[in-house]
Amino acid sequence: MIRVGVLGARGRVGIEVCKAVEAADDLELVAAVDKDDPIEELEGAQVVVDFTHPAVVMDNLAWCLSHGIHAVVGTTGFDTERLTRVRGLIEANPGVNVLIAPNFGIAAVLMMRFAQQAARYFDSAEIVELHHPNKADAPSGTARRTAELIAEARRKAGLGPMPDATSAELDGARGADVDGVHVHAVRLAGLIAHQEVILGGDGEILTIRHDTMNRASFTPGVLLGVRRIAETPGLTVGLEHLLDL
Ligand SMILES: NC(=O)C1=CN([C@@H]2O[C@H](COP(=O)(O)OP(=O)(O)OC[C@H]3O[C@@H](n4cnc5c(N)ncnc54)[C@H](OP(=O)(O)O)[C@@H]3O)[C@@H](O)[C@H]2O)C=CC1
Ligand SMILES: O=C(O)C1=N[C@H](C(=O)O)C[C@H](O)C1
Repeated sequence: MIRVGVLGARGRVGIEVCKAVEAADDLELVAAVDKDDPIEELEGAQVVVDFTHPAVVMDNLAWCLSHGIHAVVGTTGFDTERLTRVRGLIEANPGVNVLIAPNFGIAAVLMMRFAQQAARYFDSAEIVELHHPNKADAPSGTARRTAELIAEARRKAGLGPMPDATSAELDGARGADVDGVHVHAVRLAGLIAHQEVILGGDGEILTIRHDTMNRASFTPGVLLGVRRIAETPGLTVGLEHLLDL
């Protein structure tokens, strides 16, 4: 049995993670911690799953690693500077591992992979991410990561900047620029989490779309991370590294 603690346990995703851990024969839910609960409740855990908020996740990670607990992190907000700090925390606490995945949905991981594969064949690529209006951050972690993967694939293929003669008359009209890829964020009642990657070339458009239909869809990926983190040294960014893709 792996002893699992959940941070953000009463949140939209945390509730589903707790249910999935409780339903698994090889996992034991030893602590379900939310805001204002003492973090020390996690002390008996071997692995902590974090679905909290970008503003608190770094402190949570520092606490887990300094207590010798592996971390599986779904919370967003990890830019290069934060990832460098996480690597520093791991070096300071050898033997403790961290998985950070911007999206634990298998279809979302595939969507990112397909966008990365397609990017080199098109002049243009833009991302539209669409989420529920209570989402804390924009752009989404998934959109940011997809943009980075597209940008990297374009660089490797020797592609230059995308064609764009527009000068925006209002700030934000062209979305956010992530590594040269424009990302547009929609926040709309009724949505959960969705993304379109639109790739354009000579006389052809390819649209790759992913839709999250419920938050239980994240839990198989989270449980995979929980089961594998002890044998996955250091920092791993992205669930694709644990899948046979
Ligand atoms: N990687 C992935 O696959 C996915 C990632 N996410 C990300 O996960 C994060 C959470 O999303 P979601 O579940 O929708 O958000 P919610 O706001 O529904 O849940 C977050 C929970 O964490 C609680 N919380 C806040 N601070 C702390 C703290 N210091 N310790 C413990 N709990 C705390 C919140 O309490 P309170 O409400 O009182 O502040 C809330 O109950 C976001 O960053 C989101 O982008 C979401 C879906 C999938
Ligand atoms: O906040 C959400 O809801 C989600 N957050 C993650 C992100 O920012 O990419 C994953 C998914 O999009 C749902």
